[in-house]
Amino acid sequence: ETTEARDALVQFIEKLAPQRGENWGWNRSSDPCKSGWKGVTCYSDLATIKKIVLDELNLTGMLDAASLCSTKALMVLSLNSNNVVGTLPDEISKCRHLTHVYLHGNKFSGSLPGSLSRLSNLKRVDVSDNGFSGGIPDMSRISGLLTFLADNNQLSGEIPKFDFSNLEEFNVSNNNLSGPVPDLGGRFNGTSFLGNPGLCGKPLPNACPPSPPARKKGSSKKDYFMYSGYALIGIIIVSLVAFKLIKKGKTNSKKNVAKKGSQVTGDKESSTSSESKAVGGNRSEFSITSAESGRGSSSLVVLSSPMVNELKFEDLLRSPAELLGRGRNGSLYKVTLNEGVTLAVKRIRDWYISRDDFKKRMQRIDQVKHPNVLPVVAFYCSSQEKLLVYEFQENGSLFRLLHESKNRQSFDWGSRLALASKISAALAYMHEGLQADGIAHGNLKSSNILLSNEMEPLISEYGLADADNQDQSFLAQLDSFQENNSPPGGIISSNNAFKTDTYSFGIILLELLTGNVVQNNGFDLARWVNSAIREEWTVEVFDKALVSEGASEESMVSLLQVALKCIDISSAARPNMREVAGIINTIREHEEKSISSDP
Ligand SMILES: Nc1ncnc2c1ncn2[C@@H]1O[C@H](COP(=O)(O)OP(=O)(O)OP(=O)(O)O)[C@@H](O)[C@H]1O
Repeated sequence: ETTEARDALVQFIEKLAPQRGENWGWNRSSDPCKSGWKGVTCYSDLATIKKIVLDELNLTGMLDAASLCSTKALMVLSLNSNNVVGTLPDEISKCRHLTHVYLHGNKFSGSLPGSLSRLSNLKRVDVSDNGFSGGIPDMSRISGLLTFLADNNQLSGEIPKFDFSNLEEFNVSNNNLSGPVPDLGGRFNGTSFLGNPGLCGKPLPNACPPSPPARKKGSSKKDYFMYSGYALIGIIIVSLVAFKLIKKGKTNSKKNVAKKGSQVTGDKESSTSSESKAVGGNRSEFSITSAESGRGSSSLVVLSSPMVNELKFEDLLRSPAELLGRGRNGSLYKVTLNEGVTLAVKRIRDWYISRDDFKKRMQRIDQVKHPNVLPVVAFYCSSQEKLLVYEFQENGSLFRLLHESKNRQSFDWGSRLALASKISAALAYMHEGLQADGIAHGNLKSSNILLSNEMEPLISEYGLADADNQDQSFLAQLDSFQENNSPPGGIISSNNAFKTDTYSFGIILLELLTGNVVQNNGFDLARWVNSAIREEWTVEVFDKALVSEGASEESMVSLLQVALKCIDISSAARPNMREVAGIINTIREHEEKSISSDP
């Protein structure tokens, strides 16, 4: 590279990675190709830069495209999974030879530059998981484009023309796009478009509204009289109904006054419990808003727990509570009872399930007990909200252990494999026990895997996400979407919910293997792992802590293969949890044997 190009590249890295270390190499006195600048690959002449790959390096700066493009022959720019901010500048089009642009998982904002359409050599573009807004540029003239991934942004407007017959990958899901999905020539299914409330038409389930018919000329006077007639009839009907209602209301209110008087004196239990809620000094933060709240003590169903034998609804209300989080399923409170017992109380709102069905569901789940599944201690159900009481686990969750704990190193390969094995066996057991009832976990993730006092894994919140619940996860939506589009005689609904659990379990395996945090239902992690494998960088995906500990690469690769089977985009192709548990157990046994046979 020329001296000017080298200076410009140093400027580029200073803006992109202000906190980079000395060992990155990028300085004016060294050669990018011969001195091994971090992330730089050159052509075989060792004179010009071919690729710049700076993935996962916590880059926090901005992309200075003008400086970058001083290296004229650059083909690959990859900045995946960093924290790059600012825009993707228009000057990117000066890198005329770019074939691959990977900017996935950053904090880019602003619109995608129209100049992208001038990069005629582009093959793969991934700008997913950013904050890009505005429209998608027209890239239909780029004949060799194979990948366009822009999911999880805030892009708006209509989807422009693409040469769909040529594209291998296309995803614009989870944006604010609107209008009809263009003709795909049967190439992509709805998963590429889900999560755009304004999009319509095939392959999405919602058809586009018919375009308004052209107004007929000459009939306006006739229309006017016709509509005025309708309006007049409408007004007369509304007035008649209103008159009747007012008359009825007067009689009813007289009756109600009489009824209320008798209730205040008659229903003593109800008035005491609401009073205790109002004046209790140290009461919990959750407020029981349902009409049935007065009947609290009778509505709290205590299941089996020696810890809270005599637990009453009022005890929960009076005890101090700390809000620990608001998740997809509801809020979670840590409640400390008088006796010093701590409970975790999950409060779920807007779950449209009858009281009887909810009760039956909770009792069924309670019957299928497994030592690695956290049992529900008690539950309460009103028409507006549900409370689930669990024992509080002081050791936190797998999520915390993996991503927030200071001594992550101690969570070694053996422990991770053992955890994977126990969780898969527990899930398989629950699935089999609840298969006939169609009750899957529904919201499996590392924050719902808790750790007991003995550091044993406990699956929490089993069965709290119902397939019919309105607020379904994107993943469940995706699976039920596949189901609705599957051929007749395909997967049945409840089976699909179990396969959604398999997917979520696969993501937990990826978390254990890579040590990476999961976002967006794990789709980004899954995609990153898949692309690393495609590019034959498999070893790169493993958690550095595992690699430096000397964990067996063979075992890690075997577990990775299980994970990949679990996260197959087609729910039908995923194994069931019994099969998964069997394979993981074999990997574990194999590992244990090879350790014991080591000299
Ligand atoms: N029984 C429990 N004991 C200790 N910590 C718990 C318990 N249940 C949940 N937690 C932790 O409390 C925090 C908040 O829980 P919450 O269920 O609201 O979060 P979430 O799992 O992200 O949400 P959701 O399950 O609704 O999607 C999480 O970190 C979770 O691991």
